[in-house]
Parts: sequence; C-alpha cells; structure tokens
Amino acid sequence: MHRPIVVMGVSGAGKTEVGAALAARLGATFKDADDLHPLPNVEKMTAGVPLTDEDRWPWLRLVGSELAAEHPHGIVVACSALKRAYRDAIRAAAPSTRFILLKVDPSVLMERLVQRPGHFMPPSLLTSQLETLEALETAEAGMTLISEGGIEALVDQILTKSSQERLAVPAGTDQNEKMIF
Ligand SMILES: Nc1ncnc2c1ncn2[C@@H]1O[C@H](COP(=O)(O)OP(=O)(O)O)[C@@H](O)[C@H]1O
Ligand SMILES: O=C(O)[C@H](O)[C@@H](O)[C@H](O)[C@H](O)COP(=O)(O)O
Repeated sequence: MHRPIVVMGVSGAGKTEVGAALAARLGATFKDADDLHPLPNVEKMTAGVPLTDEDRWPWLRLVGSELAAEHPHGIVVACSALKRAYRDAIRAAAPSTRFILLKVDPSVLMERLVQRPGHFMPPSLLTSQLETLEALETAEAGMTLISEGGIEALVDQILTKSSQERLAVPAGTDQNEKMIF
C-alpha cells in the first residue's frame, strides 16, 4: 500500500480529476476535500469571498483525519493545501502524506474555471488563490508537475516519477523518507 497522497493546487488546477484518475490507477480510495468543507465555507466561496486561515483550520483537521484513517487500499485526497502551514497541519495528523502540486498557467486556469459548469467556486476567486499559494519546499516530500495536456498523461507522469524515486533510493535507508509513495 502506498503512503497517503494529497493532490493540491489552486482552483482549476486539476486536483479533482487528476486525483480521481490517480486513485483509480492505484486502486485507492478517492476523496475530494471540497466535500469536507463546512457549509459556511461553501457559502462564503459561493459569494466570492476568499476563505481565511480561521475558516480553513477546522476543514484541514477533517482532511488530516481522513488521511490518517485506515484505508486498506490507500487514499488520494484532492485538497488545495495552499500554504505550507496547512500542509504542516495535515502532516501533523498523517505524517507520511505525500503532496503532488499541480501547476497551471493562470490564463489557462481562468479559461477552465469560466467553462466549468455547476461548481460553487467563482472564477473571481482565482487571484486570491494564486496569491495564497505557497509552492512545495525542498524539505516537503512530494512532486510538482505542470497540469496541462490531459489527465491520464499526467497520471502516467506521476507514476513514472514515483517509481524512478523508488529505484533511486536504496531500501532501508533514511533516504526512504524522500520517496514519493
Ligand atoms: N492535466 C490536465 N490537462 C487538461 N485539462 C485538465 C487537466 N487537469 C484538469 N483539467 C481540466 O480543468 C478543469 C478543472 O479541473 P478540476 O479537476 O475540477 O480542478 P480542481 O479540482 O483543481 O478545481 C476540468 O475541466 C478538467 O477537465
Ligand atoms: O482553501 C480554499 O480556498 C478552498 O479549498 C479552495 O482552494 C478550493 O479550491 C475550493 O474548495 C474550490 O474547489 P476547487 O478547488 O475544486 O475549484
């Protein structure tokens, strides 16, 4: 079984679709952290108001609990996890979590959000999402990929990069902590 995985990034980056496709390939459970937001958070975003840290902490606790729970075939969660502190909170609950940051050109993101039907998140919140995003730091286990060019192609890239890491790291050493899955 692989380590818990969070597919992260701003709205429209592809967290939900890539996360679900990755989980399907791994035979793992998939969970969208959007479904864990308390109703007031959803109402706030629907009204075009960015969430604050205080809005996000209770939600991040739910995300951490989900990642830390027993999942016989592993779990992939789609969660924005925009700040380092949010990821630290998730790791405090589920220490071996690996993060996959999906990056996309802002103009492509805006196009995607404008075309996405029936989602509560308005495109007007994209600017604050991009301002809030803190890239994965070197010390954070995971990978950063450009999320354009198709969902399945990206899942291929994730799995290839992960197995390259595994081959590059001798088993049973401290370096194992750097492995992706
Ligand atoms: N890697 C990708 N290549 C091409 N289109 C993508 C990719 N990832 C996502 N998309 C498209 O972008 C839109 C937003 O994806 P979604 O998974 O809902 O993003 P998020 O959950 O991060 O908000 C969808 O229409 C999806 O098909
Ligand atoms: O932390 C946040 O501000 C939210 O979690 C936000 O990042 C998330 O993007 C929304 O829930 C919209 O959902 P999508 O990411 O699926 O657009």
